Amino acid sequence: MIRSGPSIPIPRTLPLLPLQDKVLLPGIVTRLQITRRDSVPLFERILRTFDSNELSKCIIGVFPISSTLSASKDNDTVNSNGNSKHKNKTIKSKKDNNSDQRGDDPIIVGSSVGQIVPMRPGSNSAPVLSPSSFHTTGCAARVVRLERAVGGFTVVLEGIVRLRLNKIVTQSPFFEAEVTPLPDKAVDRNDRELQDKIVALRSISKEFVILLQALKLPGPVLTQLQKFLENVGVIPGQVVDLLMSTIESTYDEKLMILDAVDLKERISKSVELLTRQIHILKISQKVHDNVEGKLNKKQREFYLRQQMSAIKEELGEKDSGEEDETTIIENRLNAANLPSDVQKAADRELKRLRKMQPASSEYSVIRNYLDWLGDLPWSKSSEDILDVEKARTQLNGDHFGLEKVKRRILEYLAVTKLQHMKGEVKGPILCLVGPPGVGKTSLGRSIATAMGRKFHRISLGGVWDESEIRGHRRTYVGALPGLIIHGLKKCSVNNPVFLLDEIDKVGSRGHHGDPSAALLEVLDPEQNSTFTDHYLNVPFDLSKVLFVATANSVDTIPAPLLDRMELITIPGYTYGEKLAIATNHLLPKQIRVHGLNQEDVKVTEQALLKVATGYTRESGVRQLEREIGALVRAKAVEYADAQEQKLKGDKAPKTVQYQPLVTATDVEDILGQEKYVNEVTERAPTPGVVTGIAYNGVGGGILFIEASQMPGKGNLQLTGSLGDVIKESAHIGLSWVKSHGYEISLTNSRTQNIMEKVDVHIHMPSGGTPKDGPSAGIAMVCALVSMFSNQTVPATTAMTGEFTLRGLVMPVGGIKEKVIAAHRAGVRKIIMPLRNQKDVTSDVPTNVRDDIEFFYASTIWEVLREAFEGRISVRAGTSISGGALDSRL
Ligand SMILES: Nc1ncnc2c1ncn2[C@@H]1O[C@H](COP(=O)(O)OP(=O)(O)OP(=O)(O)O)[C@@H](O)[C@H]1O
Repeated sequence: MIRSGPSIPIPRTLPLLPLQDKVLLPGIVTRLQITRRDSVPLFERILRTFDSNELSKCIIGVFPISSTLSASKDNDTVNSNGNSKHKNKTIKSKKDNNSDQRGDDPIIVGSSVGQIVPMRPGSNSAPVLSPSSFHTTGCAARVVRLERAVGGFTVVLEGIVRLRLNKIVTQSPFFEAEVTPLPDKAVDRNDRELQDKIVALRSISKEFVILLQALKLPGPVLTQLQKFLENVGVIPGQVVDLLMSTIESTYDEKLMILDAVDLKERISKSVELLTRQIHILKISQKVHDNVEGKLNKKQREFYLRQQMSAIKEELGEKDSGEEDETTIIENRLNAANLPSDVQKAADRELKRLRKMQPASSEYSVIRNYLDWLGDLPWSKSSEDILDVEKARTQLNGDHFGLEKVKRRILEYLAVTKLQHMKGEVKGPILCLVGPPGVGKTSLGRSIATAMGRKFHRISLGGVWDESEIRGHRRTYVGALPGLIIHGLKKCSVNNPVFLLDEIDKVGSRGHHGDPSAALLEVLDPEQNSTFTDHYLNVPFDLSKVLFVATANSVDTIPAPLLDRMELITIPGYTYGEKLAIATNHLLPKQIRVHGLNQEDVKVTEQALLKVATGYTRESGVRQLEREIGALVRAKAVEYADAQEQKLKGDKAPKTVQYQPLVTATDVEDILGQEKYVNEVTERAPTPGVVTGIAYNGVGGGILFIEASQMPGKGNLQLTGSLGDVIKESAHIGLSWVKSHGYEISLTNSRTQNIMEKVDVHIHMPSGGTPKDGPSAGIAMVCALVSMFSNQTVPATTAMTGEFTLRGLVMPVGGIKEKVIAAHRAGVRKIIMPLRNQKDVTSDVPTNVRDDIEFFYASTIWEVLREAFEGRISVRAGTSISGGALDSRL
């Protein structure tokens, strides 16, 4: 607390309170703890004499004891204990038991100046005081508050005026002395020297306060101090006393200020001490700034860089070698020639980036985003080769057959050429559907080559997440664009050929959105000019991209997606086609990849056909390619052996010469025994067994329907991994046979139940393969009739067609694949619904058509007649819908 000293009358004789290591100056309020025996009686007396409200009238003399005594205290301690290592302990005991005053700093009652003070017998380590122990200058103090405390008192004193100690008058129970007050003289305004000193003091004290402000002292304290300092011209003495009590100084320096009764001398000394204090404060401020500066080094660096680039820009001195990151990004964005709305988004993000610290995570998120914007081919296209003749040569060179597909691609090319002339291009979406290994993927690649475009394959099999197509929003950690934008970045042109492989395997309705729904936008020529990836959040024009999708089956492609694509079906290959592909493409390719020359391996046509029929059972040519690969490898080993022998010359043992030709007999030596036999031609006709034709997504094939009866009670048992629809076909078939048993001479009366004493079991071999669909309906009926009548259907006669309870034959799908598969299996006659006739004439290759006899039926009666070749007799008077029949079916 700071108070200006009032002019209070000071008695001539005052009780003394000795202070060690501490000085009380006029105007200063301090709090002390009194525990010393010499001083405690003084405050006992004060407490007895004064009421608490009269306490302020009590004046005492506070006199320091000299610093030498303070030093002697240590000597005393050493002397008394004879061992310096106990020093701390001794001081502590002094504090605990004998310290007379303890203020903010501990104050110890001391002894006279310049002498070794003996320890008082019976007392602790505190030195004994004598009259000469007291410093001659002290300070009169008013007792502001006095309270009893453990072992003594707590007292608050306010310094009033300097005192000179004239004579000690009493020593016990406390010291009393005659004193003379030494008040500050009024300031002589004419005293130039004094005025100069006051000016110096004013300016230095101002500087001091400014530094204190920087140290963030509590606001009220600073204001009080500032107000007080304004009076420096009127009461310079008090200002000096106050400043000196606030700064760091030694005990001797404090005594020096106390002794400086003369104003000029006091001001001079205080200016000196203040200057030193300001210096110290400045150094500590600098240290503080340094530490803080290091903490914010990155921040400062950023701002300095910003300033630097601003200055350079102003001076027009920006050179590319010193470009900062944001400028590089900006240049890339400018070079990318962004559409205007994308440019706006990029500018906005770039502006945000410039305000950010490079170390922040948000900075790298935005930088990555801008990198993506800069890397995408917004307006970069490759030159299209729109030469139809050249493209035709390319397509024919790459693939055998596939005439329809090639024609469609050439049409597309021609249309694109015309659109180019008019300046509007809209890419259609082609979808190649067919079994594995028929060349869908390689066809996509050929399209790209034929058009001179870049090719990128996106595998959609197992894509369950919408964000895989469309990307993640930037709010996600580690967000990235989806497969479409990734592909565009990789191709770095906006008109590549994208092959969306296995579009039928794309998952729908996963936990994270529907990827097929995301594909809808991509594949719609009307919408894809504004395709918006979640990550980019700006539209990208996909209309120049040529999308080619591939699928094994259209059944699992969602209807809206299917609707957007132009389907081109690639059926499985016949053996004839396989032979051509093997001769013209697969064999030359395998010879090439095995490091041989074309003339080094010659495979006869019979050998290739044997490989195709005996070692593969597929719609495509992938397995055939592998088997041809195995043939070529074996020849490569023979060839290498022969080459080695040639090098060794006469020294090598004579072996057979290398023979490039591979014949049908060699095939078995190289590839081992044939894996597949022709099931149909090898199979003898059996009652109850009928050949059906199946088709699933991965190709067609024949399948047998076996029916057998056993004693029982009319139950039907079905086995062979049958689905619900195919099971229903069996039930419908059995019901028809039961209801028409008499007409087809299976029973002797209309009322006889053919199943009365028997159970029937229908089985479809390859029990591991799930089967479903209605197309086995007519085959089921034939199998049952064959079983009950004991008549056979030739194994080379196959059939497909849905059957109704009324005996009608309904059309089925997949005719082309089924016919080709049946042809491959050796089937010679096919019975099928009449309404499927058009599929045969339009889709089935002529060479297959020529090989097979087709029979088209609209009722089951026609089917039975053709299947059993007239060996089923119909009772007279039977009404047969669908046409008149003779008595034998
Ligand atoms: N008509 C053809 N002419 C020449 N080579 C063909 C023909 N059909 C297929 N191939 C060859 O067969 C191999 C397999 O073809 P590809 O990988 O394109 O089959 P895919 O139909 O895409 O099969 P998947 O549906 O399993 O992806 C390739 O080496 C390809 O060149």
